Order: sequence, then C-alpha cells, then structure tokens
Amino acid sequence: MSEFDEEAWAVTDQMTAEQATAEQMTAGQMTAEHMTAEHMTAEHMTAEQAAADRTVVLPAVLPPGSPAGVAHALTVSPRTPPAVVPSHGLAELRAREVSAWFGSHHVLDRVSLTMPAGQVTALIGPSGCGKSTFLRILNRMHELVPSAALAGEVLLDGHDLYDPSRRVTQARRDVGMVFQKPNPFPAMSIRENVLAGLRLTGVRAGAADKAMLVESSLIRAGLWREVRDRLDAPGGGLSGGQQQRLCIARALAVRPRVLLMDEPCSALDPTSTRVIEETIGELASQVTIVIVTHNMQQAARVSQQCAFFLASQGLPGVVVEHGDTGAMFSVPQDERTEAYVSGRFG
Ligand SMILES: Nc1ncnc2c1ncn2[C@@H]1O[C@H](COP(=O)(O)OP(=O)(O)OP(=O)(O)O)[C@@H](O)[C@H]1O
Repeated sequence: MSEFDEEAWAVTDQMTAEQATAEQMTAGQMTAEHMTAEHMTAEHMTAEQAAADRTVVLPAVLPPGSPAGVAHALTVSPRTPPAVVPSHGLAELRAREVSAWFGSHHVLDRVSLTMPAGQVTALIGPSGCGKSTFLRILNRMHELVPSAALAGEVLLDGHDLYDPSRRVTQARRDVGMVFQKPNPFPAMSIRENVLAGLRLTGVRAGAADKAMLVESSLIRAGLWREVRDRLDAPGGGLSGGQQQRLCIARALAVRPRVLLMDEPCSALDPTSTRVIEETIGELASQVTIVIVTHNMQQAARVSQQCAFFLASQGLPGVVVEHGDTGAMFSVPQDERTEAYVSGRFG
C-alpha cells in the first residue's frame, strides 16, 4: 500500500468498494487492499504492512489550547511472526486526561477513566458526545482519520499504548474491536473468518492448533454449537446475530487483552441481542470489555462499571460521572446523569 494506503485506512461504518470486492474473493486472495478500516483492527494488519517499515506521523501541531505531548508516530517494523499467539492475563485499561480533535473540532476534553480488568465497562451518553471516538482512541483507530489529533495517555496494565516504541499492530492486537454492524468476510468460510486475523498478521499455526483455535474462539463467542457442522460454509450465510458472534470469535482468536464493542447489538433483533449479552457475560471473566451502548437496560444488564459522557452545546464531550453501574443507575450523583439514565433526555 502507498503510505499505509490511506484509502483503506479511512474510517467508515459503511461497506466500501474494497469490502464489496472482498465479498467476491476467497480467503487465499484476500489482501489488505480489500479490507475496510474496520477490518483493519489489530488482527488485520498484514504481514506486508509489517514488512513495509514505514512511519506515519499524525498532525505535528495540535489545535491551540490542547495539552502537550501528542503527535504520535506509528512505526511498524519487520519482524519474524510468532509461531503461536501468546496468551495473556486480564488487563486493566486506563485513560488519563484524554482529549481528541477532528481538525479544529474539539470533541473530547480530558477524559480520565479506569476500565478494570475482567469487568465490563459501559460507555453511555447522548449521540455525538464522543463515546465512539473515545473507544477508537483505546485501540489506536482514532489516529487513522487524517484530521484526527489526541492528547493524554492510554495505559494497558500501566504501559502506554501510544509509546512510540510500541508497534501499533501489537496495540490493536491487544485491544480488539467489534463494530456496530457485523462485518465478517461474507465469501470466506466460517473457519477462515475466525482465522483471518492470524493469517493476516502472519501468525503461523499448524492444522491442529488452528482447529483448536477455531473451536475455542467459537465456543467463547457462543457460536460453536450452531456452526460446528458447517465450518466450511460462507460466513455471509449466517444470520445477523450469528455474524456478530462470528466477528466476536474472529476478534477473540488473536487473544486480545481487551475487547471493545461499539453498539454491538444495535443492528440485531431482541433474540440475537439477548444471546450477545449472554456471550458478553460469559466473556467478562476472560477479557476486559468496554462497550458503547444507547440501551440503558443493556448497560445495566451487562456492565459492572459505567461512564456517562456528555457534550454540552458547543463544548467537547466530558465524563460527567462514572463508577459502579448499579450505583449510577439507582443513586446517580449528578442530576444530569439522573436525567439521562431515567430517560428524561438523550
Ligand atoms: N471521522 C470524523 N471526522 C470528523 N468528525 C467526526 C468524525 N467522527 C466523529 N466526528 C465528530 O466527533 C463528535 C463525536 O462523535 P462520536 O461518534 O464519537 O460520538 P458518539 O457519542 O459515539 O455518537 P453516537 O452515539 O451517535 O454514535 C461528533 O461531533 C462527530 O460529528
């Protein structure tokens, strides 16, 4: 790709021409050029990209008034791929004084939030207050937008995710993402979809390891029993809810330490939503989860921690209140939280 193929990196929630092309392709033909930015999360950085060893520098100058210490450089160095995907323990994710801009538009202001290891943290708040932007900062997707800038720190178990010596591929592998709209590779088989992240990151695994990984990832995503007899059927043939669980399995296959979910049920029917919520509940003890949701009942059902984001008119989004979900819903400390969780606005 030329200079990281900014076309392919462009952040969009829509199907791109590249993805449409990808639908026609087999797993063996799939390359980075045929993936959307959403496919390009940690597990989808290609070996070719890793070999390219290039540096992309985000806007060197931040908008006036922004805190110091940004302009992160992405350096991807060639490296011999690991033979197996290393397994990690549970990790705490901590944002410190995170601010974000799109050009001169200041969208988040000094957000500090701890997302505890092995718990589900729900990000709630009205449309446009910066929840998705914050989520994308947590796995270094924000910086894929050409006009984007950010300040502050994101620490994964105390280690700076934006440390220039840290490979962005590793950061995105450690912190996986599941998007609003299920985005499996439709023409790839279910098995190939689960393994897509491995193959595209150049991780080698033998047939037995792969079979085990496919099974364990699908079990963890709550899909195994439904697809065990048709692993070679196309991913695009599954229902919407099954496709979303396939995407969860794909994200889990690279053993992320944190799983980010951006309104993962908003395109699903109530039954599929319930199944995904059960899956989230089962995963919570295995991987730290951060979920954006507009559904207050869902936030209350699936999360142990909750953060309420709000952007007052013309001002960037801030966290008004955060803490134990039960407490925030039953005895919110801020009247704006109370109004929001009780459905009086938003
Ligand atoms: N790629 C982008 N380029 C420019 N501005 C953007 C971009 N993405 C988001 N924004 C702006 O940043 C602000 C925060 O958007 P964001 O999507 O993070 O909010 P949100 O709380 O997740 O909203 P929603 O709940 O509707 O998804 C909005 O004003 C939005 O218009």
